[in-house]
Amino acid sequence: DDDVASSCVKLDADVTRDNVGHAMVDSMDTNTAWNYFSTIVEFMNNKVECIMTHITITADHLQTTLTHEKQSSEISDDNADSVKHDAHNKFSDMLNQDFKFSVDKLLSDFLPADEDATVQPEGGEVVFEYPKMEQIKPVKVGHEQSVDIGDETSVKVITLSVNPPLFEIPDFMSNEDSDYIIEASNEKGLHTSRVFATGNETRSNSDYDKGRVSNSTLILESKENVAFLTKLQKRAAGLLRVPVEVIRYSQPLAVGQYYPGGFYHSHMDSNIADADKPCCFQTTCPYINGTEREHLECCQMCRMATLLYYLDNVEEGGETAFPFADKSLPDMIRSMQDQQWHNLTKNCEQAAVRVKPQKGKAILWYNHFLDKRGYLGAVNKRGYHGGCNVKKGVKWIATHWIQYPKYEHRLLPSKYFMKSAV
Ligand SMILES: O=C(O)CCC(=O)C(=O)O
Ligand SMILES: [Fe+2]
Repeated sequence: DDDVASSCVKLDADVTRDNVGHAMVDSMDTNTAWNYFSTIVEFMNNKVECIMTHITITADHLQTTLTHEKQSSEISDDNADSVKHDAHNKFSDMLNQDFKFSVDKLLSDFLPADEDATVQPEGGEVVFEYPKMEQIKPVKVGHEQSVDIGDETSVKVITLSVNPPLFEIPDFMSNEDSDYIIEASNEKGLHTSRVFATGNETRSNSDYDKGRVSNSTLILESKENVAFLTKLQKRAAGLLRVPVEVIRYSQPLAVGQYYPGGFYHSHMDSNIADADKPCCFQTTCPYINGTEREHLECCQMCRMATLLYYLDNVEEGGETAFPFADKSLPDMIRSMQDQQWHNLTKNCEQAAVRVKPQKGKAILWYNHFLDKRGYLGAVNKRGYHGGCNVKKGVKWIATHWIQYPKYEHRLLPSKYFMKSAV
């Protein structure tokens, strides 16, 4: 596939199999080796979209063989060596054949960043230091916890999936607040949402809306709505256990509207690869033609979490679907074999988790793992999601995308802060 081949060329980094792979595998028992393999495969899977096709064969092979080995015999001292040897060879094969990139690099997102690498803001003035984040613990599916969101209010948070951590908060927003947002959007006017189905199309009008059929608008701060927005930001901050600045310095509240036939195919709210790039919300990349696409060539999204509010009931359809929530890696890879796996018009029912829109309900999920210090880590591919076709009625949503920096960038201001400060 052309797309795969061309992006794979970019990953032509050195393989560190001699110092990483061999040394580790030599000192492992089968269980550890299996865990290690799955972890590596998982990392690769999360980090490097382009090798998905290659990885499938190896991961499946590895899974089958190791599962078989574990079941077929107790591993005695006698055969331990041969098992190790086998694992060793498989890992070498895996690295030799298809994976021409550095394992170190893949793991780097999960390792603590170098303290000295902290980037200082231009001009030296620190307006806000992003603290270490603590994500809400999902515990297990169905788990209910009460989260204090300030103002002597607590909300019920119900776990919908563990990986990604995905939660439902019934009645997070009052009817009045939902109506306020709908009204403000109608007053401002909504426009057709422009999203590409894949990153691969050339830009032309006919390509717009392949990935999404909906209308949208942004609720920008104004004198009239600042009190409302601040109240909502505080609730969001309370829920996410972050200072309100984190919400305020993220992008503005986005409103989406879907008529019958409207949908949004599965996508990630943050980028998959390019961990080396700075976060878009902390950079002023030159916009070429004023579009987000080129924009992403110099920065990455860094949307740590998504907090989505349902502003109204939908008579039929319009579920938010998470095709891979809590799915095993082999299952996920298998689903991705279908060229159209992201097509929710076709695959809504197969999604692992589907959330029915209900007025006032919010859902929250984390698009990224935390790194070892509690800052932005790698993207979690199980966070793929989208909106199924609305069948009857109109679907209204509002979204807070919560931007969070990498550890090294915790002192850098958000460009959204800069804008409101000017
Ligand atoms: O419409 C939905 O339920 C999901 C919307 C979404 O994923 C987005 O706006 O990024
Ligand atoms: Fe999304």
